[in-house]
Amino acid sequence: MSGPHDTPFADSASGGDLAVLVLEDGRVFRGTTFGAVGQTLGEAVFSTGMTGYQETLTDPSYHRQIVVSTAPQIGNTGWNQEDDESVGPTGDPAGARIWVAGYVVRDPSRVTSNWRATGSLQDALSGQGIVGIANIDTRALVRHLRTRGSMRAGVFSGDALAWAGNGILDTDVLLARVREQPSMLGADLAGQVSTTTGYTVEPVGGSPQFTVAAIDLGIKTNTPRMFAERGIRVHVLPSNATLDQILDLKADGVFLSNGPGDPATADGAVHLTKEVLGQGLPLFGICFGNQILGRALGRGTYKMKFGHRGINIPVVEHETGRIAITAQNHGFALEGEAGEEFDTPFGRAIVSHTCANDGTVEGVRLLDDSAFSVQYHPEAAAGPHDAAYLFDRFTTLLSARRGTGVRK
Ligand SMILES: NC(=O)CC[C@H](N)C(=O)O
Repeated sequence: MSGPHDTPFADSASGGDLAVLVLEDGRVFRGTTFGAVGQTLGEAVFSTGMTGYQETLTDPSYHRQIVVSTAPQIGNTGWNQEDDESVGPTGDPAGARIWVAGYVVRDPSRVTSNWRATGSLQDALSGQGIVGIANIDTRALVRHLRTRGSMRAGVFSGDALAWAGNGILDTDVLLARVREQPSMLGADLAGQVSTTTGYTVEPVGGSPQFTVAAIDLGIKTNTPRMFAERGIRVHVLPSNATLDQILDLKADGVFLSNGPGDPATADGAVHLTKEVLGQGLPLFGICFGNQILGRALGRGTYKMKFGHRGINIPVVEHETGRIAITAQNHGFALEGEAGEEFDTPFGRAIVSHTCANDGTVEGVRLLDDSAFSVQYHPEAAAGPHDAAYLFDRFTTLLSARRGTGVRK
């Protein structure tokens, strides 16, 4: 099966070396190499962010995903030493890496122009072996993914291309490779991106007011920073952390991070969350952490058709009617309706936030406020329930509940 849908950009891109994007439904886009040359497989998803590609590419939540930027021109601010969202396995910022499986853009910037830049996007991608593709009609690709849904894909260039004897690209061979990879549905990935040893991030300026145990399911650099700015010491623990570890640290509260993969697979984290709630310890979660808290409260999750990925997604806080413009990247969601209240073993809970565009659940909490979470990345949200609001709310909760958690 060959793809009849090569884009108008293919000809104009013929100056560069050939790269092809193959989708699991057989559609093929021809473009040119971008970043590393070779083969990569992953789930094709699109992000509508006009800026912030470095934060996107380094976010561990994108592990095993090939990201398509809807913004046509990408790379003009290059690459810097400050905006990475991942850290090394022991929390070392020098160990930051790109987590996306591949990157798809239409028009890469030929020049880098930013006072913080220390290199180009192309060099960062090729230096880290990230295979990309440029000069394809990303509008057509995104419309296809919106219509058919996110799907498995592959980017191929150089020796990874397959040729029929007559010099024609053999897309059947490439398609077979695309279809051999596992689906994102059922993918258990948090353990692949999590710290294995644990590490501590000390608060800014002086002795800690509170101690938080942060479960690293794919944590971003910004999260411990947000806590540190509020006088909180953060112990970042591996995804398979136990309640005993949390209690031994005498943590005042628990944070559940963002992370890759299907939340339906995260039974270990859900079990731990139930134990934490049973102890009465304050809990705050974002993204994957919201899905984990929701599951611990008895809700199911499902795979969305094409997900929410971007930095301008409007979220309504049900109880106040206030809307924040949020940064998100999720392909799964919790089941529920805006403002729906329900009973749980830990008290009554509510679907606190939903997306103003499509009604997707974007936040849950226990009505007594001892545990709450949002589906978005609060540090990049603008408006009334932004980072300051959520992290300050958690700090207030820690202060109000200090010492109320049952300890050994
Ligand atoms: N940003 C996240 O934490 C993503 C959560 C989950 N992997 C999803 O795709 O829905």
